[in-house]
Amino acid sequence: MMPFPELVLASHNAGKLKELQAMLGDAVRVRSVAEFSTVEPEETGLSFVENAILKARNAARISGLPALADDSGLAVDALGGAPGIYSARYADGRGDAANNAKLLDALREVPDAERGAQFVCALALVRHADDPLPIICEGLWHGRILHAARGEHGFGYDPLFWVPECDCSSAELPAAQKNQLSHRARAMALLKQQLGI
Ligand SMILES: O=c1nc[nH]c2c1ncn2[C@H]1C[C@H](O)[C@@H](COP(=O)(O)OP(=O)(O)OP(=O)(O)O)O1
Ligand SMILES: [Mg+2]
Repeated sequence: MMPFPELVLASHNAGKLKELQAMLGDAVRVRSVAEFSTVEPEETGLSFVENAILKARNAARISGLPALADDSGLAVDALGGAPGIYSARYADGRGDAANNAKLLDALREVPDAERGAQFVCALALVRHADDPLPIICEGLWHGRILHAARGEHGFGYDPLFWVPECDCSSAELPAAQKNQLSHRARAMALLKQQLGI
C-alpha cells in the first residue's frame, strides 16, 4: 500500500518527468513541482544523493506534499567520472546538444575499449520538508560512449550512450524498454519495493 495518496515530482526536466510518471503508473497521484514554482533550487551538493535530497526537500517545502526527486547524470571512466553531478551543467547551461558535443570532443582520442561509462540515478523521497529519514535508492546503467549520436528517443546523453545488452544506443530504445533497463528504472524498482507498491 502506498503510504500517501499524492506526491510532487521535484524535477523541471520534461524527459525525466515522463519516465518517472510512466514508472509510477497509477500507484500514486503525481503533481509537478512546476505547479508550485518555476524557480529551480541550486544543486550545491557534492553527490547525486545530496542533490536529490536537497531538491526533494525544496519541493516538499513549497508544495506541502511528500516529494520525490531524481538527481542523475553520466559518469565517464576515461574522464575520472566526469561530468557526474555536473552533467546538466557540463557545457555551462547551453543544453543537451552542447553537452553532447563537449563530451564527444573530450573523448575524441579515446579508443573504444576505454569509452566505458555509467548512467547514475539517485532518487530521494521525503514525507515532508524536514523529514529526518528520506528514502534513498540508487541505480546504475553500464554502457559505452559512442563516437557520434544515434537515435531520436529519450533525452540528454541518450544518443551517445551505447547499451551493450541491446546492441543499440539508449536513444534507439523505445521508451517502454528504456524504462525497464535504465539507471532510473533500477532505482525506481528499489523505491517501489521499499514502499510496498
Ligand atoms: O536517462 C537519461 N538519459 C540521458 N541523459 C540523462 C538521463 N538521466 C540523466 N541524464 C542527464 C541529463 C542531464 O544532463 C543530467 C541530469 O541532471 P539533473 O540535475 O539530475 O536534472 P535536470 O537539471 O535536467 O532536472 P532537475 O534537476 O530539475 O530534475 O543527466
Ligand atoms: Mg538539475
